[in-house]
Amino acid sequence: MASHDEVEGDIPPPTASHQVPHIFIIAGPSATGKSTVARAIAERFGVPMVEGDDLHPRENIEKMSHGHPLTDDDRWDWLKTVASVSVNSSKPPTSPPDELDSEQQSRPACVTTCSALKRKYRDLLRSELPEPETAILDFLFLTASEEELLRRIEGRDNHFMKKNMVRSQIITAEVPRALEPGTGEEGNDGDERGIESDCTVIWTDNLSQGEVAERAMDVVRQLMLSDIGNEYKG
Ligand SMILES: Nc1ncnc2c1ncn2[C@@H]1O[C@H](COP(=O)(O)OP(=O)(O)OP(=O)(O)O)[C@@H](O)[C@H]1O
Ligand SMILES: O=C(O)[C@H](O)[C@@H](O)[C@H](O)[C@H](O)CO
Repeated sequence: MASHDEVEGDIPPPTASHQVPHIFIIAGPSATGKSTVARAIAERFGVPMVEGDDLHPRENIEKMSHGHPLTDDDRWDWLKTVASVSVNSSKPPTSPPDELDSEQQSRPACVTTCSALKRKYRDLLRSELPEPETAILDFLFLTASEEELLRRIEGRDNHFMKKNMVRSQIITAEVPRALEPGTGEEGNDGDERGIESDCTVIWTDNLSQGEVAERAMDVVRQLMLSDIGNEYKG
């Protein structure tokens, strides 16, 4: 993982010859498997991984450790940091999919874990990383039932997020209404508002870690190949 001291700071201005990075945000409530999936993608394609939890200010981690959900204000500057660190960490994949052409292979990319639970948080990331001049941005939003998240949290040690936070994570999460990858069809009946076509939703309850990772890698491969990601129509 890149050192954050090296990569925090302003997002570089676009230049004519510069390929904007492709940023893959692995989103969703706590314990849905974001880090597990992001690690698999980073290893498979040889792209940098940014762990959003490492960018939270200490007060946010302390708050969550004590069972207090974050507010919008707590998350706002953190989301901006997630955006800039992701862009500044991006590097061309060292193991790109074979099907990519040479220009696609040299496009910098980065896989970032970031809960991005509410639509307005995803909108903030979109406005921090406007397409097409600053980045190509795609979200893979992982989700699971409350019962399954409680089971997963119980099964892991040494994490600041405890069982008492699952309810608030589920209540806060606005699962995007998204397109089914590759079909252009609406794939789930999440959010009441418009489709977020730069989002792919994966329900993970009945999938093993390996199955979720395979599915996510397949989506990333298709998006790298499509070059422009899925267009966000607002
Ligand atoms: N599909 C799955 N089925 C069963 N267990 C899973 C699955 N995906 C992840 N897990 C397990 O659930 C726990 C949470 O996974 P992980 O840490 O990747 O989630 P996360 O979304 O990054 O969590 P957090 O945001 O709280 O850090 C881990 O113990 C992991 O091994
Ligand atoms: O927005 C939030 O409430 C937070 O980012 C959380 O989602 C956790 O940091 C993360 O999931 C670790 O458990």
